[in-house]
Amino acid sequence: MSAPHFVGLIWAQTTAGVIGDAGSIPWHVPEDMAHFKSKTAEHPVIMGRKTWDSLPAKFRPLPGRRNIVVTRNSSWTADGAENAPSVADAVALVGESPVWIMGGGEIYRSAMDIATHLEVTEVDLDVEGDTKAPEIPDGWVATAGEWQSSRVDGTRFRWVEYGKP
Ligand SMILES: CCc1nc(N)nc(N)c1OCCCOc1ncccc1N1CCC(C(F)(F)F)CC1
Repeated sequence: MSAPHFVGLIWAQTTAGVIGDAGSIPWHVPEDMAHFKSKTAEHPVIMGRKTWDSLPAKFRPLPGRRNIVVTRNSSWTADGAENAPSVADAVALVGESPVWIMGGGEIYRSAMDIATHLEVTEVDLDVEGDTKAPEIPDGWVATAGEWQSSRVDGTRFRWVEYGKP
C-alpha cells in the first residue's frame, strides 16, 4: 500500500488563529462550509474524536467517503467511522491520495510533519477561543486569495493555500 502523496490539512481560523471554542466553531460562514465540502468531497477524511463529536448529527459520518477517527480508545466505535490510534496509523489505513485531515488542533499539530498541503480559511473576526490553529513551520509557501464577504453578515474571509516547494 503506497503512502498517500497528497496529505492535506484543512481548517478555518480567525486572523489571530482561533479555530474553536468549547467544542464548536464560534462563527457561521456558509461559504466556508461549502469550500470545506467541495475540497473534501469523495476523499477520505481523518479527524480526532472531539471533532467527530462536534459534527452535527446529519453530517456524522461525512457522507460518501471513509471517515477515520483518531482515538487512543481502541474500543471506540461509531456508525460510519473507522478508528485508528494515531494520525500516522490513520494515513496508513487510507493508503490512497488525497486524504484530508480535518481537525482538531491536536490532530493538526501531530499531522504537520507529514502534510503536503494546507488549506486554510481566514475569517476576519476577533473572537475568543480555547483552540488554536497549528504553527506553520518555515518552508511552507502561502498563496492567499482575495478577501470576500459572507452573504450572511458580511464577515470577510479568504482562502490561503500553503505548499512546500
Ligand atoms: C465547515 C467547518 C470547517 N471548515 C474548514 N475550512 N475546515 C474544517 N476542518 C472545518 O471543520 C470541519 C469539521 C466541523 O464541521 C462542522 N462543524 C460545525 C457545523 C457544521 C460543520 N460541517 C458543515 C459542512 C459539512 C459537510 F459535510 F458539508 F462538509 C461537514 C460538517
